[in-house]
Amino acid sequence: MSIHTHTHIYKLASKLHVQSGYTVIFFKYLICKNTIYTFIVPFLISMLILCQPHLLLVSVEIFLQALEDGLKRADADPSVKAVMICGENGKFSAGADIKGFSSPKRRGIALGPIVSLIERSEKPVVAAIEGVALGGGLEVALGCHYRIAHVKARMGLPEVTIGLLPGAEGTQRLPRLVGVPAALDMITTGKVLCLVIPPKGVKICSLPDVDALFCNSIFLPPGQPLGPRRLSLKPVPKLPNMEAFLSEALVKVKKQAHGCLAPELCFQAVKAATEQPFADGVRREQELFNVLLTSGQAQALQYAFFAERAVQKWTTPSGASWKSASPQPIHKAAVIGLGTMGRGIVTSLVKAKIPVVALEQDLEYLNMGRKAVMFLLEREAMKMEQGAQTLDFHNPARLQFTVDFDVLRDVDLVIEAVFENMALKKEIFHKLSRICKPGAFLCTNTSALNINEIASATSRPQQVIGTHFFSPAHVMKLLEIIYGHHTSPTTIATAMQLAKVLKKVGVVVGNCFGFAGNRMMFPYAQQAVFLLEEGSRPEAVDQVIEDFGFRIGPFRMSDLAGLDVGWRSRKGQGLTGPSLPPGTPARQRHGHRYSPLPDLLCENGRFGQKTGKGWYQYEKAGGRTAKPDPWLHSFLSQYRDTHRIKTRFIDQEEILERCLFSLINEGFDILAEGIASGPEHLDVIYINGYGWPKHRGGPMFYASTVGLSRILAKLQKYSEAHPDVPGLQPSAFLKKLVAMGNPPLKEWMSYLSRPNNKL
Ligand SMILES: CC/C=C\C/C=C/C(=O)SCCNC(=O)CCNC(=O)[C@H](O)C(C)(C)COP(=O)(O)OP(=O)(O)OC[C@H]1O[C@@H](n2cnc3c(N)ncnc32)[C@H](O)[C@@H]1OP(=O)(O)O
Repeated sequence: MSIHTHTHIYKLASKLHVQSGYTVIFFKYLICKNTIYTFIVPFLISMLILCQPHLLLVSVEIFLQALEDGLKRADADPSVKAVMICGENGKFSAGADIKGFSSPKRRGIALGPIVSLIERSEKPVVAAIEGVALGGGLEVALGCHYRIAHVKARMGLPEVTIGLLPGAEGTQRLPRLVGVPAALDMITTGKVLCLVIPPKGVKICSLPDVDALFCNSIFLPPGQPLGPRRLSLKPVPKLPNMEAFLSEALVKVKKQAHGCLAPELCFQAVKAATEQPFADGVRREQELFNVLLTSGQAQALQYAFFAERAVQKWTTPSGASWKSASPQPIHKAAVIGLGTMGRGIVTSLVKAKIPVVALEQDLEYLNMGRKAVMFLLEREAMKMEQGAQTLDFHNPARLQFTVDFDVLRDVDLVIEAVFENMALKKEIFHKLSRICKPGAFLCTNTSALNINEIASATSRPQQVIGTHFFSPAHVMKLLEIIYGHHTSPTTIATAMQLAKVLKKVGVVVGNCFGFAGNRMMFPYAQQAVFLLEEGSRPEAVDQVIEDFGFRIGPFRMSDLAGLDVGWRSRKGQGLTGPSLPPGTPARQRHGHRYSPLPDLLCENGRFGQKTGKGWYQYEKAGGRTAKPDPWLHSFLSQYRDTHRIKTRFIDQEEILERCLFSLINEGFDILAEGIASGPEHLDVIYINGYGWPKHRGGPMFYASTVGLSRILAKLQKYSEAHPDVPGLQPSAFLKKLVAMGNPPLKEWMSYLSRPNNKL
């Protein structure tokens, strides 16, 4: 990241000044890279500029001062006829430095008055937008009298995604420009829009042509008054049914927010634009901005933004890292097994334009899988068409279905996605290692099984890696990437690159039962069932967890995923079923507390949604509307009587703490064992794979906000009450951190004595 000097800015500015009589102020803000988005911005105006995309620069204070000075100078200089604001090196602006919002020093800086100053300029000011114009960057453009944009420019007000609102008058100007429905949509969701197809009549020209366009007065007709170009002076376009529209919109915003404050406050700010004059609306915007800025939610969301980027920089305890390992290209991939996971994985690969071979064991399964994949792809193609994109999947060079392993000879990577059965997986990997070309990577989609054991069935364990997708695999963003003893750094780098290409968040973790995500999930799910044994109900537990912000509570989730999945795994582990030694106490395994409740439900044919009955009842098999089930309530009473469990009332606090603190507790053990390289990894896993509310920053961040001493004290209390539950016994690492005085999350890993325990 470099910062150009003022001299450089003015050297470039004066060069253009000499040539054409116009001043250019270079807009300095942030470095960023390219990504593609797919929507049309309604406020793009009559002309597009084509030029090479590059990077741009950071400097908030310098930028604001330079902008103010430059504007004043341009206004005072009679030889200057107009001002153009553009980004340096091909990017307009990614907005303010997000790190600055948590620094008290930065809080005094106000972009709003500068945007007003731009708008008040007596000389026409043009925003020339290339690359991205996001957040404060777009607000600057809204203050300009004209906006011109590169055909691939991406624009948005993503402040809501970091827990804020566009606080530089953006919530007041955007509705005046694009109308309330479009402005509300952009501001409350933070979606980034992109002009994919130039509208009819749009002229595409090169950057030097802009000068010519100015000179030819196409763009700035001489003597044209600027008043009508000043958005703050325009009324907000009226809707015939504004009140009804706004109340419906609020219901939608609240429903999608799951307890996150920012979308609703964004809504309130836009609503103020419809009810109050511009200046009053700006004051309201400021009030709401300050509420958000000081809310813990903004800090959590900003932490999550950087955590997602931090996990890209993976390391392993043996010293392998993203810095030294290069990914291999994947020109063609294969997926083995077209069950629920395999279908989603094939769909993901096709969407990422990676040619795929989809393999099943026999023609019957292949045809079923093909039909399901085609159905998913048709749906995805329809969604993409709305964004003017296409999805080519009818071409056999892009997607081929087969039962013949020999077809896998030339693929670069295989993802095996068959049942969670070690013997079956080993058999497949043995076969793959014989058939696939020597350089091919062999990935297993498993949620818990031992990667080393699977790799041992091959002659190339260095190319074997776990790729744990989350269901539905073409939707969920998380890809947990598990390295084994022998997995090479190149294999890890290739799996991480695959995640990126699939537009997923890859998180590298070590090998243990359940890896990081599911291992933390086990004590959480276990506590949920224990709470039922002790007196609670599925709907009460789910409600507490959903009120916390999870999309779905543990019992609704279990019904959705299918209770039979866990049942099969527990039978495999000898915890239930025919291999359970006779005389094993019903509620104890290996000396620890065990609940047979989920097994009993399965024995009663209650597998969840698929059978129409599980922890809840559904309207029919395959139904989705969960209703509390009186049968289950009386079954629970009988169960408690049979096992002489005294029913007691369990309050919301206990439900929340036992479920979440046991999950967090496991997280500390995972960190201590080096399975994950930092708390950020666990947080990114939980936000992207398990529906943890992002505005709470992930479980480990949440623990840091609750306070480690409180978590420890509560775990101690609960483990005293339930000494036979290991998941409640406080982790040694948690105890150590409390003893060290509760250091900030960033420092946690430095309290472990492994050599490379830093991110
Ligand atoms: C003083 C003004 C007061 C108030 C009004 C203004 C408010 C705002 O502007 S709030 C900020 C609004 N902007 C955003 O939310 C944009 C966030 N960034 C992105 O969406 C993306 O980074 C991108 C689309 C701009 C680029 O994506 P991509 O090409 O995939 O690159 P990365 O995401 O990996 O980012 C590269 C690198 O840049 C860092 N970064 C990006 N944006 C910001 C930012 N706004 N503040 C600080 N840092 C940013 C990002 O963390 C990466 O850093 P590392 O390489 O170190 O990981």
